[in-house]
Amino acid sequence: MADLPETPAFGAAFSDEEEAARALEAGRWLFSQTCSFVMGCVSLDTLPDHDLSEIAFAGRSNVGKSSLVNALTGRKTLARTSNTPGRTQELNYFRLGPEAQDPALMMVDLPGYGFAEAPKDAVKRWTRLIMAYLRGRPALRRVCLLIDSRHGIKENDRDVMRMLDEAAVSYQIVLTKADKLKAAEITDVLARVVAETAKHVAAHPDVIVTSSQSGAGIDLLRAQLAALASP
Ligand SMILES: Nc1nc2c(ncn2[C@@H]2O[C@H](COP(=O)(O)OP(=O)(O)OP(=O)(O)O)[C@@H](O)[C@H]2O)c(=O)[nH]1
Ligand SMILES: [Mg+2]
Repeated sequence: MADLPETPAFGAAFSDEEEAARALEAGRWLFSQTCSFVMGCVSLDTLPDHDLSEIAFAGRSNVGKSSLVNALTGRKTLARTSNTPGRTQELNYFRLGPEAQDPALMMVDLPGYGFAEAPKDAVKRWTRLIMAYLRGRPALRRVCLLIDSRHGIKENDRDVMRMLDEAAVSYQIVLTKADKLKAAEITDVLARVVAETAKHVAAHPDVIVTSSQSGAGIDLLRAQLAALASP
């Protein structure tokens, strides 16, 4: 992945090289701290009470949400991953940061939307839950909306983007599985996704290209998310 194109985030997110270096260091530091599973939630009334910022990882089933949580935290089995779409079936909370000390973040690994190899009723139930959570969670500071770089933005992703625009919930597009594409294909999908994202009011202008497998883009995403940590 050495020839991954530089994502626009690098230029736009930081005003100069010094600021970029500081942000990257802060991201590496925070994501090297303790990260522990807090709880899995199957309904809105069981979401945890806390005073940290929440970052949610949303996207179609199998796009690589749980793998991204593992890559960010440098842990292989923190969040359970699988080849079978529909692996994650609860809102899984992970607390990142030093114990009883700031800065810290709550990361929420969501079930996927779209096709899943699970009973229809279960898929319907968790899809309703994800949408209600995304629309109405005050602690939610940023949604990382994951898009498989081989497929680009699909119609059900657009539905979620429109819903987040209407609810004024800040979200950032993260392209996943970049290791599966050639550099020219990544440049192409990135251009299309950036152009479409620019039309959405609640979308962060920077689109980050990642691979949980090769580690591409992971440090950059760490830097951006660490900036949202509480306090
Ligand atoms: N090549 C490659 N495979 C990946 C990458 N990220 C995830 N995968 C694979 O994609 C599959 C799905 O990954 P998960 O992380 O379980 O995806 P998910 O979005 O959490 O899936 P659900 O919980 O079922 O919605 C697994 O087989 C992963 O190994 C990546 O960056 N590169
Ligand atoms: Mg998952």
